Amino acid sequence: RPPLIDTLIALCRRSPSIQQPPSTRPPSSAPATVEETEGGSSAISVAGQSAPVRRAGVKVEDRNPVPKISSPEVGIAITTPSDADAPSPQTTPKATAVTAPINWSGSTNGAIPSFSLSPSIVDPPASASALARAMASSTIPTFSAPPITPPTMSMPPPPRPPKLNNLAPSPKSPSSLLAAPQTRPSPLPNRGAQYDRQPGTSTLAPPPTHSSKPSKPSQKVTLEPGHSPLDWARLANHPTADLRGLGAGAAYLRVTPSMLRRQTGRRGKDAWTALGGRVYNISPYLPFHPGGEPELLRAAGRDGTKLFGEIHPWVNYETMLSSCLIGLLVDEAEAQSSGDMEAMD
Ligand code: HEM
Repeated sequence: RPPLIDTLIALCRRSPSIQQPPSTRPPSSAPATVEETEGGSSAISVAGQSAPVRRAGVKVEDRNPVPKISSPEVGIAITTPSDADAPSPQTTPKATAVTAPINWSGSTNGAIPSFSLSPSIVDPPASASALARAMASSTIPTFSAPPITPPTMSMPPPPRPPKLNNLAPSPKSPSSLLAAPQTRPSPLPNRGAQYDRQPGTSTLAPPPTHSSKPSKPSQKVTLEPGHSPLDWARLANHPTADLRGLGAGAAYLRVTPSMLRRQTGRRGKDAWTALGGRVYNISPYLPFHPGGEPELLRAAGRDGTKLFGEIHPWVNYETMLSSCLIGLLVDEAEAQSSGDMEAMD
């Protein structure tokens, strides 16, 4: 039978085969061997001495003088202490058993696991082409970055600022925006030199406007006491006042231009004027006229419609002079015919 079978049989029989021999150091040059002992157990003998392999129990039949220990699973380590470190006179390598647990199933408990690489990875490619083939055939995922492309934007680019070159003066357009103004700059864009402040004037004065500076100076006069517009309104509406100068209950007259020309306000006669086809006696109103009596007498004895409209067309003369109405202004021919008709009646 093979020796290995015998060893297994000895293990099954649990025969006490490993015994500690007396501690006698072998010579330094003696090789350590593993030899079979009596009883079917194995022991390590160094230079004629045998050291039992604890927990091994494997009968090894090897006569090689060199210790043949190739696997850590066997649990045997060989140490070669130097002479200084070793208190013992032993100088030869000593084989000691390692108490590491041995699992005969093929793996060790608590040992560092071993890793094996696949041949495709272990064997390096010999050339660049072989490397490419290996990369192509390898199952290891390869990561390749996509080509970097500039981002494409759907929005249009922002508008560019205006170029200053367009504002630069050119021979064709000498009046450039960048050119200095030719005239003196004004503090306000719509103010000219005529509104510039004169020396000595106040800066707090209001700005000139059309309403505060009329084209003509005022011609109003200071009226005598009791001759205000309100006093005239009270006198004109008095029922017993005779403002026409014709007597109480006199009819309205047809006034011809010749008749009108004789009523000028002089030589004890009242002043008549025609306004809008009607003839008014303006003599009672003379001291109440804000523009003065001489101004009002400019229209006496004639048609004053045009003159009145040139000065104050906003004045309501019809209401103010209603109690001063003489009659209608008529032509000479019309007055003659109407007189003939009245004579016939
Ligand atoms: C047709 C001849 C007349 C002339 C030439 C004349 C002339 C004037 C003048 C120069 C002024 C001063 C204007 C100013 O400085 O603001 C004035 C004011 C006035 N006149 Fe006459 N006037 C005439 C007839 C009348 C009549 C017939 C009335 C009314 C019955 C009248 C009523 C007034 C009044 C109320 C004012 C004051 C106006 C105001 O305060 O704005 N005027 N007039």
